[in-house]
Amino acid sequence: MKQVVYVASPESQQIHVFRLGENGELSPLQIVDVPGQVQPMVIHPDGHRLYVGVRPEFGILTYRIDHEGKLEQAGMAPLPGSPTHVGTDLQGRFLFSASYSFNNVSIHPINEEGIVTAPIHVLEDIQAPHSANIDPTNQLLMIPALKEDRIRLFDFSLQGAATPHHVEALKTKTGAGPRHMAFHPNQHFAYCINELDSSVDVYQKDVTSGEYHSVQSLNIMPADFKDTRWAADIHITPNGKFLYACDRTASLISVLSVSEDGSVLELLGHHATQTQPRGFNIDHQGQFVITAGQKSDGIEVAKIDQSSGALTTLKEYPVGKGPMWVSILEVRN
Ligand SMILES: O=C1O[C@H](COP(=O)(O)O)[C@@H](O)[C@H](O)[C@H]1O
Repeated sequence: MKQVVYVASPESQQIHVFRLGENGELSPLQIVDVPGQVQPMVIHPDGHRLYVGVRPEFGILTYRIDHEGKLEQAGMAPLPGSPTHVGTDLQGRFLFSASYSFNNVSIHPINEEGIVTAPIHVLEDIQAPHSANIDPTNQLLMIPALKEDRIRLFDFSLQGAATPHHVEALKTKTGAGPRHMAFHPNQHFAYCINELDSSVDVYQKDVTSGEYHSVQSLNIMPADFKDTRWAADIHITPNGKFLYACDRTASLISVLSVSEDGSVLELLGHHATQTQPRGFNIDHQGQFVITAGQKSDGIEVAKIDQSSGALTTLKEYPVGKGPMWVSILEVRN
């Protein structure tokens, strides 16, 4: 499998592009100078476009991805707020941009050329939305609103409209600060990392009603950790066996096992990683975790032990300044 890694570094306005070898070795492919501070990124489901949010002129840049994984800018769409997180629906017809500081989430059509266009809907008055995640049905938009301690729920239509779901939201613990989400490959469970108390909540989808409800909340920090909790990102392996979540104060990745059905998480241990890990990702074969250190100006590739889930650092690589987002492409020509 041919894979390509993209790392966004806002302070130096760059995207570093690497080829990921089967042994976890990264080889430089390209360094893209971005016209703006590049933060969140997402790859189109067809693998042919990369979308990135930029500031201080708020916008979504579309990059064409060539057969090797190299990027070429193809468009720029305006945004109604600073981009904190971007995602697409599962068919790749719409892009969602969540703005933490502007309390909104915008919905943008992706045109026939794969280019993101101006928003057709803006969901306002969501307090500090930290991400916008389409669930596996492609019909429910889940928006962790950090300052509401709720995951707001919206029905998403084929036309790209989002209307409040009849269950308005999923409530977290007070002061938890819901942030990023991951979905089990069996499509029955969603996991949300809470920034302010560094916990992970497990939500089960009822097979009959299709509604999510909370089934577990788990502390991801070491028992003796006393400092300010500051969690950031969460990802699950493609086979659904292990879940990884990071905390920036501790510069740790927590390793969690996922029960066979997806309902129960268990904290297995911690992996010391790059300083202030704000973004990381897992490759498509579930072999490696690649983590960006916002304060190390570098990334590391760590190998996943397939039976224990434990991480072993293979190598570190310098990138641009303040790296905070990692996206990984499976090249399909
Ligand atoms: O991770 C964080 O993100 C929010 C919003 O960040 P931005 O990328 O949209 O500026 C930030 O305010 C918060 O303090 C921080 O923990």
